[in-house]
Amino acid sequence: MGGAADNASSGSSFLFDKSAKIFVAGHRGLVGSAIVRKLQQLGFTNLILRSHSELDLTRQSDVESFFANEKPRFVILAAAKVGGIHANNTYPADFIAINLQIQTNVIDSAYRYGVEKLLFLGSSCIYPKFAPQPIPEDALLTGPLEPTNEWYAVAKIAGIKMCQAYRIQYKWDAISGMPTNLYGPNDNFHPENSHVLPALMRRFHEAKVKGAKEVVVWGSGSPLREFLHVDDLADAVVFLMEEYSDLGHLNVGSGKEVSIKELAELVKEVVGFEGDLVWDKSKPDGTPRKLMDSSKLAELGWNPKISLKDGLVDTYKWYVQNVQQ
Ligand SMILES: NC(=O)C1=CN([C@@H]2O[C@H](COP(=O)(O)OP(=O)(O)OC[C@H]3O[C@@H](n4cnc5c(N)ncnc54)[C@H](OP(=O)(O)O)[C@@H]3O)[C@@H](O)[C@H]2O)C=CC1
Ligand SMILES: C[C@H]1O[C@H](OP(=O)(O)OP(=O)(O)OC[C@H]2O[C@@H](n3cnc4c(=O)[nH]c(N)nc43)[C@H](O)[C@@H]2O)[C@@H](O)[C@@H](O)C1=O
Repeated sequence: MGGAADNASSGSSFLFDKSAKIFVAGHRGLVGSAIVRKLQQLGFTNLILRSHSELDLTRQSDVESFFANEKPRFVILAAAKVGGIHANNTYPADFIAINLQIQTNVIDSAYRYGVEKLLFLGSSCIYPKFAPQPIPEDALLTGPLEPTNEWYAVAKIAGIKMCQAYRIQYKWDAISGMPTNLYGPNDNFHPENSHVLPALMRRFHEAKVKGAKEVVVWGSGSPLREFLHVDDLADAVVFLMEEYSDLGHLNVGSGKEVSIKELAELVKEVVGFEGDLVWDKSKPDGTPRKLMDSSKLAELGWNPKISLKDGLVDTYKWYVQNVQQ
């Protein structure tokens, strides 16, 4: 045991050795499954995958034993307690405790058992509620957080800081990417605990099937959100593993924002629901706007490819084939 101190910024290639052992934590989720698809397309043959029931990442000694036995060369950390505005607001203890436990165990064991490079995923909700728009990376910790997700955001900020601290103290190659709101195959379509896009897709689909006249949508419809297809995010993750090795976290967004009302109309059109929208203003709007400034990533050479309309069509096709009863 002794860490991977000599590997920070060593310049060794992620893409070169397709037999390198890569632990994708959270491989059954929206993000983890997209990363696995991408790595398999690229020809990687030695992915180390554990479901939650096989390895509970909140259990420190189990995580240590896993790293001691497997000794992966690379780690992509896409396991987390994740949910939409209602789940974040209702289960604050779970969102702060589980996320702190998972990321602390994985980051520390990865360093101790010689992992060469680790990528941590945060979220655009790390930024202050009233951050300047588009939000640059240096807006972090400049103002109060959005109350509906501050517990999750505090855990994610701790994850960024932990990667930075290990880089500074141990010269270890830990990097952080901050994705905007994501969607795509293997999303969580739970009626209450999911994010807005899968929630509306399911609600419109069920209303279409039942011939309902109305669908309820939460809040005022005025908040603005930026959406990125998860296959674009997986592409960016591989790009960062290959190209980026530095202290600062990097935003990963599409650069395009829509209001929740516009999103609801678009999902309605893609699903083919012909009734009306009813706005439930008793539900929280959350942060009014969170468009990230992803120009640093663009300057490094990465840009998204999938438009929101194409991504919605693709996701609805997946939903109909895989989820709906
Ligand atoms: N979805 C989004 O819009 C965004 C996501 N992100 C970030 O991307 C990452 C992945 O999110 P996403 O894919 O959406 O989330 P999902 O909920 O789809 O997937 C999370 C994964 O983590 C696993 N997991 C959760 N708890 C544990 C645990 N205790 N031990 C082992 N595995 C566990 C889950 O396993 P199981 O299913 O078996 O429980 C699941 O595979 C997170 O860090 C999230 O913050 C960032 C911005 C936006
Ligand atoms: C990615 C990011 O996502 C979360 O933040 P959020 O962007 O506020 O998440 P959301 O997708 O749940 O909501 C977006 C907007 O949409 C509205 N809205 C309408 N109707 C439904 C609806 O049916 N479900 C949901 N969930 N929202 C709805 C809702 O009221 C809100 O105005 C963080 O908690 C955190 O998880 C995080 O990191």
